[in-house]
Amino acid sequence: MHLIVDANIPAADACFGAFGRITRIPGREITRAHLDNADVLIVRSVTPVNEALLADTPVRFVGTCTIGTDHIDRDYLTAQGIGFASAPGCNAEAVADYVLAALLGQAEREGRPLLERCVGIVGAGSVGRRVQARLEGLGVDVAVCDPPRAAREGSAGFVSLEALIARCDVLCLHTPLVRKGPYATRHLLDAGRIAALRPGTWVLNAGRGDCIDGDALYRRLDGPGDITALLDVWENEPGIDAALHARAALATPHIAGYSLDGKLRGSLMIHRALAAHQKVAGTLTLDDICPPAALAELTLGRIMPVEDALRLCVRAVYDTRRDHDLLARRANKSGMAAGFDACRAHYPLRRELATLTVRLTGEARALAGPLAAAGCNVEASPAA
Ligand SMILES: NC(=O)c1ccc[n+]([C@@H]2O[C@H](COP(=O)([O-])OP(=O)(O)OC[C@H]3O[C@@H](n4cnc5c(N)ncnc54)[C@H](O)[C@@H]3O)[C@@H](O)[C@H]2O)c1
Ligand SMILES: O=C(O)[C@H](O)[C@H](O)COP(=O)(O)O
Repeated sequence: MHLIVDANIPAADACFGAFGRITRIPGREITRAHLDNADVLIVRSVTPVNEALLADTPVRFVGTCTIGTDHIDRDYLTAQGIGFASAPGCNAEAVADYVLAALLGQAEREGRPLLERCVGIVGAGSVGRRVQARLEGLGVDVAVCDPPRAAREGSAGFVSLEALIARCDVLCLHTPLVRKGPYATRHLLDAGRIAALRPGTWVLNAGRGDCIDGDALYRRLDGPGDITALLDVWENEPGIDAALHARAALATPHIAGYSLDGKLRGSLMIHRALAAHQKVAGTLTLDDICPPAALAELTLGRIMPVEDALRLCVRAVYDTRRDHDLLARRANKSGMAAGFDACRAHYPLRRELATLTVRLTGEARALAGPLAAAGCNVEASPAA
């Protein structure tokens, strides 16, 4: 069996080597010609998989080691009887870490606690639910807009996007890119909704770039300049709009989900799906392919505001400014598109907050409840 595998997929040999011969190609460079004698195609989100790529090839299985599937023409795969699997939820923890790090960092920069702000979550699936739980655990006031869920589960606990915009100080977008239908998300934040944002609002997008009208966002940032943009995803990646990039307070190259743990979970989920497709046992576990974290634990022994304590813990594993600076440097050196992709191809090691054990001693034990609810792996020492 011959497998074409995106070069940016970690542990490809461990996860797919047992199935056959692997050829690794950068995802944006995979073409129809590479698939002439391929049986399996394993991608991430940057390879459009459709009739143009697959017609008259022997490919019988496509896997994407990502949550998002907007790059896949699933109707075409179904019509051709080509097996398909994605990796729902694989990097949701990493994105939740990114959001916490970004919001805690911005609150510190502005000198007003996150706890005093109302955060609106648009799209409360694997990612949005985690963000909601962590922020509520910290004590933040949260509002949620998810019309597909409201239609299924009843409207209690959900608000409209207009109500959320009117009420919230922070908007976090965690929607998939859906191009048509009653819940389409392309330019969900359009010019009208961007104009309606209250001065001082932060807009964070870690879903898909096309969910925001980038030109309209740029006009608001460049004109009144009274809102703040925290952007991980962009229209036209990797050649993103340099002017919007320059106006964003946080500008990262689509890496919110790029923890080692999240990427390996994605590879592993597709390993298991391919094994099921081949009717063999997929026996690998995350422990087989994921090394222990270098920073295994830290100890807090003094009481402090819970937001400060959480910022300490989150920063011990990840600081979003590192990735903001990395993109700025690489874009400056190699141009935006090449710099954007270079950051992603050579992404520095990052582990998830849950890999860190936070030991609480003495008076700091009072922080156990909120820190655990906000996503920390807490161990409180017994009272002396
Ligand atoms: N930046 C990154 O690195 C990164 C990482 C992971 C996922 N993502 C993106 O984030 C998206 C969400 O991930 P997920 O795992 O939570 O997906 P999910 O499918 O579990 O959840 C998506 C949620 O969005 C809701 N939704 C759909 N249409 C909506 C609309 N019009 N308005 C409001 N809500 C709507 C759905 O009902 C669902 O609850 C993915 O599809 C992917 O595109 C980005
Ligand atoms: O959909 C996803 O899972 C994320 O957007 C993921 O981080 C995409 O990773 P990429 O394909 O950009 O490597």
